[in-house]
Order: sequence, then C-alpha cells, then structure tokens
Amino acid sequence: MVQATSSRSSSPRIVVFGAGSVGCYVGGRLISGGANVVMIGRARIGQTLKKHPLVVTDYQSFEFQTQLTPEQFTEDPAQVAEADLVLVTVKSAATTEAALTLARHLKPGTPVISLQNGISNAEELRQHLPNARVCAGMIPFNVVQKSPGHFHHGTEGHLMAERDDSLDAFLPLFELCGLPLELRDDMKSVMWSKLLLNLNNPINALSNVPLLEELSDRSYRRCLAAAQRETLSLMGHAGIDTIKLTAIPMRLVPVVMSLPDWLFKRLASRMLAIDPIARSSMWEDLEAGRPTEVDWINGEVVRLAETLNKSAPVNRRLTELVHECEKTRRRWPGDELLAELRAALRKANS
Ligand SMILES: NC(=O)C1=CN([C@@H]2O[C@H](COP(=O)(O)OP(=O)(O)OC[C@H]3O[C@@H](n4cnc5c(N)ncnc54)[C@H](OP(=O)(O)O)[C@@H]3O)[C@@H](O)[C@H]2O)C=CC1
Ligand SMILES: CC(C)(CO)C(=O)C(=O)O
Repeated sequence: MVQATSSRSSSPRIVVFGAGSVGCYVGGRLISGGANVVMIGRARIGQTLKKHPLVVTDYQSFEFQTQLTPEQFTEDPAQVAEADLVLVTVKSAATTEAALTLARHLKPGTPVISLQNGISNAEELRQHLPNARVCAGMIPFNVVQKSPGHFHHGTEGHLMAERDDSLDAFLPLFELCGLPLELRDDMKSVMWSKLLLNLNNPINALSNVPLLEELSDRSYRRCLAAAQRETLSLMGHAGIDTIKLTAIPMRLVPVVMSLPDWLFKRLASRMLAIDPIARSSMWEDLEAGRPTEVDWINGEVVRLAETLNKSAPVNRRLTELVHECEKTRRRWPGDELLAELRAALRKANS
C-alpha cells in the first residue's frame, strides 16, 4: 500500500470540483503523491468520507488509503478561491450550476480542466468563466465505487487535456502521482473519439447488467455498433477525425463489435479486460434516480446530424429510450433493443 508523501501547503493547490467517482479517484490519486488537494463535494459523499477512509485502487494493483481532513474535503465552494488549478468532475447536467459557482470565487487566470464526458462541457464552463483558462479534458477509464469510500480505476488509459501553457507546470506532479496527463492539440478528435466509446453508456444502462456481461452479448454489441457507425458517418461529413483510444482503431471498432461472440472474445480480449462489477456512469445515474447525461452523449450526435441536415435515428431512439427509462425503469434484453433500433433505422430510411 502506498503511503502519502507529506503534503506541502506551499505546493500549488489543486481543487477537485464535484467529488464523486471520478473526482474522488483523481483527488485521492493526487493526494497519494503528496499534492495539495481540496475536494469540493456534496453532503452525501461528505458523510461517506467522514465514516470511511478514502481508498483508491487501480487494475495494476495500486492501493492508497487516507482519512481526509476537513481541509481536504469540504462542502464550501468558496474554498475554490485559493485554487491554482481546478478539475471539474460534476456530471454534465450540473455544469452550468458549477460554472456559476466557480465564477463567484475563482481568481482570474486560473486554469480549469473539464474532466467530463460529452462534447460541450468545456465550452459551457468557458462561457461563464471568461477570465479563467478553461481546457477540455478527457478521462478514458472507468471508475467504480466498490464499497463506501473505495474508488477503483478498472480499465486502461490516461488523462488528456487541451494544450495550454498554464498546465505545463502541473505535468510532473500528475506523472508522479500515477495520473499522467497528456496535452493535445486535437482535442475535438479526442472528445469525439471518447464519445464513440460512451455510446455504450445508454446501452449498458438499458441492459441493467455489468459492462463485461453486456459486451459479451452480441446483440448489445450490435446496438453499439449501429450507434457508432451512424456517428462515424456524421463525423466524416463534419470533417472530425478519430484518434486511437483502444487497441483497435476507432473506425474498426463497430466491425469488431459486430463479430460473433467466439471471434470477438479472441480479437478484443483487451476490451474485455474490465472489472466484472464495473458499469457505466449512466447506469449509476439511472439507479440513483438522477438525470442522465444522454443528452450530452447521444444527444450530441443528434445535434451534429441536424447541423448537417441529416438524421441520426439510432442515437435519437437511444436518447428517447433512456429518457423513458428515467421515468419507467424499463430495462431492455439485447435482442429486443436491437430490434427496436433496427426498426428506428428502417423507419428513417423508408
Ligand atoms: N464514472 C466513470 O467511470 C467515468 C465518468 N466520466 C465522466 O466524468 C464526469 C463525472 O462523473 P462521475 O464522477 O461518475 O459522477 P458522480 O455523479 O459520481 O460525481 C459527480 C459529483 O459531483 C457532485 N456535484 C454536483 N454538483 C456539484 C456542485 N455544484 N458542487 C459540489 N459538488 C457537486 C455530485 O453530487 P450529488 O450527486 O450528490 O449532487 C456528485 O457527487 C461525468 O461527465 C462522467 O460522464 C468519465 C469517465 C469515466
Ligand atoms: C469509462 C466509460 C467509457 C465506462 O463506460 C465511461 O466513460 C463512463 O462510464 O461514463
């Protein structure tokens, strides 16, 4: 088990705004390397972290445990005023409110990284924070709360963010803490490539089974392939490139997803290297009765189609089904979901 390097209050202060799964993992990982971290969150997680230590683990056997002090976890958003770097880790539906809060307290020029899924969160923050240096960020891996206060990073990948001079000074610290952060000039491609993977979130949520079980079922994989093919085609029309985020180039992912189970298991073994209990963040939202991010994921594809005067029937139907599920809790077996999406596609093409 890793011991925390003693935290130096003179070192730059990193504030994690929205301490949930991603925020607690990233915050804990930074604390493990001695970073000066303040996590701002809500009472729900605050109660958990009073009763239980914060434990962060990863799939490569990293393990760190600490009891957060009242300075390290707070519900007081004003604490963001002392930040030298802010990592925004709220869900997309909470971005506007977070931005309005940050705008009241942030020092001018503070770098802010949106570590959120979707395409538009950084832009939303930027609109409300004209004096901050807002950068889009991307977190490719899954974080699951295995037990109260224990956050586990279950799949491979490293953080990426939009290149900005203000971030350079933080790179060695992130590296030291086992959270390498790569700065990129092609963040639009990075975000859309991550979105292609997140198209599985609604399918996983509607399946009501863990990611491993869902991705082992060809019908669900064909649903994902249909949503990805539709998105890749629109991205092609819009001139948006993909980057490689998995062992398989992004344009081939739908082909691999459609393979029979026996062949998929052989060719995509790294994609199936997922913690057996891991689920998508959208499933967690449905379970907790919170609004989901579907409008920021599949909804982005529908909006892209509209700007191109085209349609996105598969992603539109998935968006509708998740909104229905938010109310009815109806869950979908793989063959029924596939039939539903194929019907939507046929209707749009007729
Ligand atoms: N979980 C995962 O594996 C991954 C998630 N992501 C993305 O990362 C982002 C965060 O996801 P995740 O960590 O799962 O989400 P969580 O819901 O677990 O965490 C977000 C936290 O922010 C809190 N919060 C919301 N608004 C505020 C506010 N104004 N002030 C303080 N705290 C606030 C929420 O509290 P409350 O709910 O009590 O309101 C919640 O605890 C999302 O965009 C997600 O898509 C990306 C990769 C992987
Ligand atoms: C890591 C991944 C793709 C897992 O589904 C995710 O981003 C999420 O759950 O939101």
